[in-house]
Amino acid sequence: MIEAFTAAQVRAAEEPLLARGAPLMERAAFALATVVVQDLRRGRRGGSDGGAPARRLAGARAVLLVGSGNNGGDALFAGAYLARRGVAVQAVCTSGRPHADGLSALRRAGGRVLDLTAPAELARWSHVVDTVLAADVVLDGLVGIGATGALRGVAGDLVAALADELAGRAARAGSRAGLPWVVAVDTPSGIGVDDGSVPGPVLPADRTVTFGAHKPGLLLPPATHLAGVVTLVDLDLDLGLAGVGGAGSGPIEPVGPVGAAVRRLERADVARLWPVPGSTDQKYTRGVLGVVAGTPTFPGAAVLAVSAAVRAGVGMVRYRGPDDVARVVVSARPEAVPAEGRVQAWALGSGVPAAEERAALRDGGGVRSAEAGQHERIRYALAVACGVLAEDVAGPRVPAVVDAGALSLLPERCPPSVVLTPHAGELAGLLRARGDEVDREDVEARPLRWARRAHDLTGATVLLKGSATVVVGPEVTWSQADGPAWLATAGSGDVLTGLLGALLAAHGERVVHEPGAAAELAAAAALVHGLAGTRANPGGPVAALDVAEALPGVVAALLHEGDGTRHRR
Ligand SMILES: NC(=O)C1=CN([C@@H]2O[C@H](COP(=O)(O)OP(=O)(O)OC[C@H]3O[C@@H](n4cnc5c(N)ncnc54)[C@H](O)[C@@H]3O)[C@@H](O)[C@H]2O)[C@@H](O)CC1
Ligand SMILES: Nc1ncnc2c1ncn2[C@@H]1O[C@H](COP(=O)(O)OP(=O)(O)O)[C@@H](O)[C@H]1O
Ligand SMILES: [K+]
Repeated sequence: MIEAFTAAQVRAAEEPLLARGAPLMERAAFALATVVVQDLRRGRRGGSDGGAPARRLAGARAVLLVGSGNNGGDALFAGAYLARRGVAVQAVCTSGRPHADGLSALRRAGGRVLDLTAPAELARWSHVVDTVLAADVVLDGLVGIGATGALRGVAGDLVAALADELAGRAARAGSRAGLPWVVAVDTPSGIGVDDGSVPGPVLPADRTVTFGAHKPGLLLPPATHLAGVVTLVDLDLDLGLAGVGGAGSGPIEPVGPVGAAVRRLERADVARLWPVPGSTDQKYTRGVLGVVAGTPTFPGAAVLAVSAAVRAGVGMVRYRGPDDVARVVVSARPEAVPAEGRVQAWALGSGVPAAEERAALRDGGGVRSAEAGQHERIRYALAVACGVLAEDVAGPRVPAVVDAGALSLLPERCPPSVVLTPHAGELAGLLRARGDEVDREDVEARPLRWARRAHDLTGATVLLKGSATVVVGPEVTWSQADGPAWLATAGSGDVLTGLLGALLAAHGERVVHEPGAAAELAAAAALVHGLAGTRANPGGPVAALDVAEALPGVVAALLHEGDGTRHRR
């Protein structure tokens, strides 16, 4: 698992070490330089993580982008190491007062320094851009955890010009192959370190070397897509202290007295969470999932959600819906049982129109009554899942995944065992229905903020879909970015619904009683969904049903890796 800590939390953890005189900057800069040396030796170029022949350091060119703070200090000290190894190092300073000791160290090592704030240099702006883009490696040390808002002043102008030129050249060449390898120092400069926003220009990094701890912005969309491969440098920070200094400062409140602000599951975590049957299990103990999905207009969504649940290894699926949809479902997945009965979780709403859309443009007869029937089933299941119906009437509370049209049928408040799975447009709609002025673009720009808002308003766990998936539950935030962009295809969300439903059914009781459990399982579902997207057709287009079909192989591989870990211990 990767854990990320806010700028304030990291500073709080650094404080006692700095007070004892620990040479944190020296360690950070040395580790940074070591990584850059390895990258240079492997001949890495922009956008490509390998393949080029090994090359010598002597003759390689590095450019440092240096701001006014310690982030620039890191870059300058790292540049001094590189210069001593024979690399031609050029610092481009965007402030008249870069880190003084770093500057002297670089100069002593033979590095050159260009003050971009000097009027003569400003006049040679395009020459500076060319120099930077002719380098083998660019170290972005403009701002780190001290950043506030969009990059300003000369730094902002420089990065805007570089990012434009880089994108233009890459587009013309069809790849970033001939362009420099960009290494962000601590964070790509200009991202929202704590919330993952991208408020202005940012130079996309091929690698980020981050110090002491991951930062939330390296995990959260949209900024996570600008960080490249993230390498963590251990500075022996005691992050158990981190909640203390973090409280109330910065845009993210820490999640309790101590603890990471944002987490990400890795492959190795899945074996721990996946429900593996034992010899005493039978289908009912493995979890029965009730699926209310699909209408005569959209029967495919029901097939996809049910297929995913079956392929994910659920004990049983009970399909609930109109007869003609049930026939389609059973012919596609004979394992599905089209009958009422007890369930340990619900998957609700895929392929069912929202309340306000229902039958608006359709015939007034069969379709309309089929949709009304689905809405009624969803309302009932939600009443059970949200505890609106007393247990002696409805049976014990069970978890639910709430997708698509079911989002419009949500009661006012839900427990966190109810997981909403909107995409950005659906989340905006849900928030507007509760009085917030927000549209899809707002959600895409600040996914964490709006997912958190939806969690606060509804009480439900919120899984916000997109190029990276953000999950917000009570005092926990997860961010997963495991799938290829090929997953952006109709029906792929329905597969996620069935997959997550299967996990919730298997862990039903725990999910109802442990407030953060649904969020962790939702993150696991997003991870497995992403891996299945790759496995369905590595590097090429995928169809949603193929993602469902890939699930057993992905799960088996993850469990096998988990076994390997256990045996090695
Ligand atoms: N605190 C520590 O002990 C350590 C810090 N380290 C480095 O120090 C960095 C933090 O250093 P600082 O606190 O000096 O802060 P930064 O270097 O991140 O940035 C602060 C400076 O940038 C300017 N600035 C802030 N936002 C800006 C914007 N939007 N546009 C343009 N300029 C902006 C500020 O005026 C300030 O001068 C870390 O990210 C890390 O790289 C490392 O050396 C490891 C140890
Ligand atoms: N650019 C992308 N990269 C990776 N995954 C994506 C991307 N865009 C969407 N996805 C994933 O694909 C799925 C799409 O779901 P959704 O929008 O609900 O589609 P549908 O309603 O057609 O099933 C989600 O799991 C989402 O996270
Ligand atoms: K930086």
